[in-house]
Amino acid sequence: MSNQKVRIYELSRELNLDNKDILAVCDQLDIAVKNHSSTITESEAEKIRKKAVSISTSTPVKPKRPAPPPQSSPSPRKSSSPPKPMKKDRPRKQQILEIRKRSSKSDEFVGSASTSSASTDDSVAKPPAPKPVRPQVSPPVKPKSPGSRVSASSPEPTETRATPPPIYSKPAPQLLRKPAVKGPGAPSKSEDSASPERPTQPKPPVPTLMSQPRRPQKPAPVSAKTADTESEASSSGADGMELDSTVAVLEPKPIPRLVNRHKRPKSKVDDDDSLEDKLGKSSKAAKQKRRSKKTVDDDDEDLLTTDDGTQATVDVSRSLVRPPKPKTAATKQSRPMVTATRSSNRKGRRRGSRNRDRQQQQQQQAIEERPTLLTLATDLTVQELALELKLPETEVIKTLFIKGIAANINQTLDIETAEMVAQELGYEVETVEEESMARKVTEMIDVEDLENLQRRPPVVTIMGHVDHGKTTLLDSIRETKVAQGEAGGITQHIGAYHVDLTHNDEVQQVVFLDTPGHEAFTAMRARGTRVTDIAILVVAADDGVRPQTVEAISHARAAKVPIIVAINKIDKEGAQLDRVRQELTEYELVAEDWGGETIMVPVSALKGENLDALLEMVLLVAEVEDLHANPNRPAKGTVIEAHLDKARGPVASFLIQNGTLKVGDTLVAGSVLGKVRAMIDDRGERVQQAGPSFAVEVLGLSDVPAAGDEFEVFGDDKSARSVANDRSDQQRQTRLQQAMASRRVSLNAFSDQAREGELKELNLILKADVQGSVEAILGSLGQLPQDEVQVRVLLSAPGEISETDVDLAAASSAVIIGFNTSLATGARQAADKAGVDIREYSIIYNLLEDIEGAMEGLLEPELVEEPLGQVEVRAVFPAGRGAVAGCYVQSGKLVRNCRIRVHRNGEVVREGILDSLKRMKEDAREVNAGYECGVGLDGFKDWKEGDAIESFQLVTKRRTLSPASSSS
Ligand SMILES: Nc1nc2c(ncn2[C@@H]2O[C@H](COP(=O)(O)OP(=O)(O)OP(=O)(O)O)[C@@H](O)[C@H]2O)c(=O)[nH]1
Repeated sequence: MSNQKVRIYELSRELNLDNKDILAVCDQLDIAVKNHSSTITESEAEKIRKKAVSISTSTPVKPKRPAPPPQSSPSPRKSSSPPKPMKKDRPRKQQILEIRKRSSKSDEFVGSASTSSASTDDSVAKPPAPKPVRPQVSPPVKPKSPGSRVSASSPEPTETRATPPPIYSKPAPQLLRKPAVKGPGAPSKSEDSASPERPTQPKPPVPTLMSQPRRPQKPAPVSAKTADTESEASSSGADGMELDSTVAVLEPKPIPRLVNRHKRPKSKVDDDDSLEDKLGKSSKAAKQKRRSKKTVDDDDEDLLTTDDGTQATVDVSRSLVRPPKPKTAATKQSRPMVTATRSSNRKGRRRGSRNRDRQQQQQQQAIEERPTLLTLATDLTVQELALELKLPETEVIKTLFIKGIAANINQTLDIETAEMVAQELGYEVETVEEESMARKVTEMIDVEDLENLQRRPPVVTIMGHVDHGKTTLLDSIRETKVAQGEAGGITQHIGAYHVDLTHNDEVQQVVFLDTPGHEAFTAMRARGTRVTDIAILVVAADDGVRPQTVEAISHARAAKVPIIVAINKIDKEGAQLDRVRQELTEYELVAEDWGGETIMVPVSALKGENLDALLEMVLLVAEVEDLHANPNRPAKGTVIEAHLDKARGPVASFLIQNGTLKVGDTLVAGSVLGKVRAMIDDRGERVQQAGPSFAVEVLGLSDVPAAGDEFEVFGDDKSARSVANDRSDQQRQTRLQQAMASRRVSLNAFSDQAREGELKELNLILKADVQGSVEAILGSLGQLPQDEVQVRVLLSAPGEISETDVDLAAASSAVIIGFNTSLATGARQAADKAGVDIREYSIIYNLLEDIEGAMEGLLEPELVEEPLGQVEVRAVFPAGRGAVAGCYVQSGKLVRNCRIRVHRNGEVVREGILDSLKRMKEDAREVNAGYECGVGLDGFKDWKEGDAIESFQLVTKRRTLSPASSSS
């Protein structure tokens, strides 16, 4: 017996087991066999029988197997598992899983797994001639298989490799590839291990087959769903019943199909893929996912590429194994790098990592090279600003967005906005404009003027803290009473005044610019400095150096203008000259008599004391400054002030800094074209011409220019018009952009935040009589606390309130503020129609007060308790499941639905809403002091005699912006 040889297939038939099962047992028992045709000794067979019996009793599989058909081989289903599918401790059910896998891998096997497996079984049942197995999976033979699942599920099972039927589109590459690969002797790992017959197969070289798997590659990923459907169909069909039930007992999921297909261990990824396939993800999505999951699949790749060496297989299989991945920005960004990785594999990854390193280095370098000071000369786009700041554009866009401006990289930012962004990002900013303004006086003179230069009067600015006596000083000098006529007691416009002085028996002229001293007029004062030759700093002797004194010193210094200090109000009792001198030394202004170089003149503007000495000093300094201009040329200068006069139209005060302005001259001021119709000097007298350093009011302009604009006379109308048009277009563009940006912000970005309570805003459109007022108001608005409510000025300009302003206000829920200006025809009707609020003011304080009020109105009201009364519980009555407190209202009242707090022994035992209030058993709306009542509180029955009830109600209270007053 021991010498008797037994073939494996005989043994498997005897035991009613698969060949592979027997082979696996052999493996476990370390019996050397090659395939089912191998022979073993009887003793070895006996061992196998024993082992097989023990396995078969441990698994429900066997009973589930149908009786083999007459011609069926006991082992029709070949395991697709590797040669060692069953480890010693592996349960039998694992084996069955593999059978199931095999079934799904090759549809022939699915079909042949049970009833119609004749050909398959036959092929395996003839041990000496295993070759018939080969045609079974080979496409040309496949259709001939009568019970083939392929035939059953596909209307065109004989489809060639080049055009697989749709239902097969997914698994087709594998089905078609396998025979092709097997044939030429390039078997896949799976096939290799799955077919014990393989070593007996011839290996004819079929080079063309190498490319064949590529044919079905295209449709493969697309038809993931189809493949699944088909597989599902196969398992749900009659043929699949047995397998399904087997699987149901042993392993609930059909996932093994995928595992088997690729010979990969089951993983989470597979689960996802299976799901993905079911969802019918497109091949594009699958490809995308492939890119990002390359590393995970390295093993797969090895496995699959050794299969037939084609990428097609990889693609097909990967389309199955990609987990769904959300399309995030990060994914998009990393796409190029991932693509590179995909194409060049690990090298590419290394390159990608080098690129990242380089990028990091560049970023680091950029940070190191990042400037701390930014010089702005002109408007620039977001992109250009980012470049200047050496920051990503997104940083700039983000900063703008936070500030309420939605901008793209091509959006042009004006200097102010760019400055704001840069400062916000921690840069120091200097605008070239400031520099050039300070040098403007000299720039006014051209080279051609040099031969015709003549001495010109000095232009003097009086600066200083509010109420230190600037206007009074100028008033005294001019011997007029300007201060008395000012609206609200504040100087609101820059005025220019000529003063004739007799000095050394010679009449000399000095031009004074009357700049306001209120804090709100900082910007205007700065402009005054730009055109000035000498600054008189007024410091009240009884008040000393104050914030705006310091500011004025800074402005004068920035413009490199000599400072003469007028220590004013020396007539007052509290005047302390030395204290002022002392304080000024802190700002490097040391009086001459203290050994310094600063001229300081004690004066009394009110009493006119020592003014001559002051003026003498002005002339002295002017002499030193050596001020010259060429009066024999067309005029050039600066617009000091401009406004729209109802009767006279646009009126502008020009300071002529070079040349002579004459009536009839054609000029351009900013972007405004004009022909001088009339000129009026500061005394109200018409003049025909005005020379250097003179200030005149000019009529004949087509529009109101902006204060600070330069003006220039042109020889011919044509060139003047051309320059004006160009500038006008430029300005209109900028203004439009600003307006559009504002609208966008209001309508989109900020509204969301406002709605969410993160930020509230008060949109304003500001129109004022003159540019100076506009700037003053803007400056004051900027001072308002805006932590909770933000003031956004969508548009600010001098001029009338127009219908366009109303449109903008309506579109952006803005309030229109008019300051000393009027409404254009139709504006009022438009505002009424659109429900736009137009508010008009002539005094800045009133305006600010109203704005502040409006902002407070926008603040979330706070809920505060308003006490109602005090009640005592005198008795407790049970009522239903609860209790009613018999009370006496000691003070105030009880109101139904008011809030009550029950106090007992100094503690609050309950707080809630009074939901039942009765008086003499009748429902009462309220019960006043001195009356008894019954009180019920929902869910509270623990009343005690002697309880004190405090009644109150919550009321909303308007909050104010001031932190002190906001807490009630
Ligand atoms: N006693 C005394 N009072 C003065 C003198 N100069 C000005 N005042 C008073 O100081 C107050 C303020 O004077 P203004 O000339 O309006 O001061 P200002 O600096 O022009 O003020 P703003 O235009 O608001 O910036 C007025 O009541 C003046 O009468 C002075 O020399 N002596």
